[in-house]
Amino acid sequence: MLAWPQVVIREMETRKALFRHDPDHALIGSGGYTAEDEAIVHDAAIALALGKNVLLKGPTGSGKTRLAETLSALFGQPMHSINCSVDLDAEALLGFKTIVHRDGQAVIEYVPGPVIRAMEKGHLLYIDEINMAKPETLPILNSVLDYRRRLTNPLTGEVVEAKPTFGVIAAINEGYIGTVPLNEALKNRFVVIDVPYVQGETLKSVIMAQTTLTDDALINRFVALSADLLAQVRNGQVAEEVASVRALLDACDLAVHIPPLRAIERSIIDKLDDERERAAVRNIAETWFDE
Ligand SMILES: Nc1ncnc2c1ncn2[C@@H]1O[C@H](COP(=O)(O)OP(=O)(O)OP(=O)(O)O)[C@@H](O)[C@H]1O
Repeated sequence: MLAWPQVVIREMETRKALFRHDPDHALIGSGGYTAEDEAIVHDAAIALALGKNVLLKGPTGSGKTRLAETLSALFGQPMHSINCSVDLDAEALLGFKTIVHRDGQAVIEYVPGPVIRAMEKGHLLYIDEINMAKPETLPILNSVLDYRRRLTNPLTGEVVEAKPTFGVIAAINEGYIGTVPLNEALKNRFVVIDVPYVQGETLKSVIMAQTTLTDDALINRFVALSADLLAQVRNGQVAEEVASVRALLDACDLAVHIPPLRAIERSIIDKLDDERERAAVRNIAETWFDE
């Protein structure tokens, strides 16, 4: 177990005390990320404690969201999330104005969005799939992410300064085979943490913790299957989501109730369009399972 530097211990204690009675207490993550390399959690926590933005880079279903939840849990700090792959506009980031009725009067009220709430309260902000953000959204994020930690809210005209504990964790689906690269100016504002698919004993412990599968021999075969699939991904033979831990966990859960090969068909193979890839995965699965 890597020891936490003093600065991290201090930040963890301070933030835990600060947010203990926060109304957004429910937004504190539940943890649960299991690392193959302890330095992943360690270095990400140090970067956050030092006030740096953290970029989690890894393929789909590699545990990036879980890791962000774990960092939120470690600091006892509420986390607001936004996903850039959905139709994200300025309103989804900054909030909106609405009409409310108070004392018989219609008044316009501003409802702050996740970016503003996280900045004003000194919470964490999780920006998922930041590489999918629309070009017009990026300038809003740029000013939040650089040393100024402030933005002029176009909805209220106010300058919003982030509290010192405000922290940003972003994630990009950059996997073993190229996906949409992140704009260089944006990437430059982050400390990058690679989050690969876990394998071997680590994967086994994730399966045991998160699925209902308990048959040890079967779990070992799923772990072996995952290693073979990852080798195929790295060779460029199949799409990278084939080795996704998320899909494997689904297959393990199904395999408690239906034959493993059918579970693999439903969780992994049926998501693929290319017949050659489907056949490749099926062949590998058949070397580990016979029904
Ligand atoms: N190392 C890990 N430790 C704990 N859980 C993991 C790990 N890797 C994957 N998982 C599990 O796999 C599933 C997918 O993880 P998660 O949603 O965090 O992935 P992600 O990288 O954020 O995916 P995406 O890029 O598609 O959003 C979750 O159920 C998560 O608990």
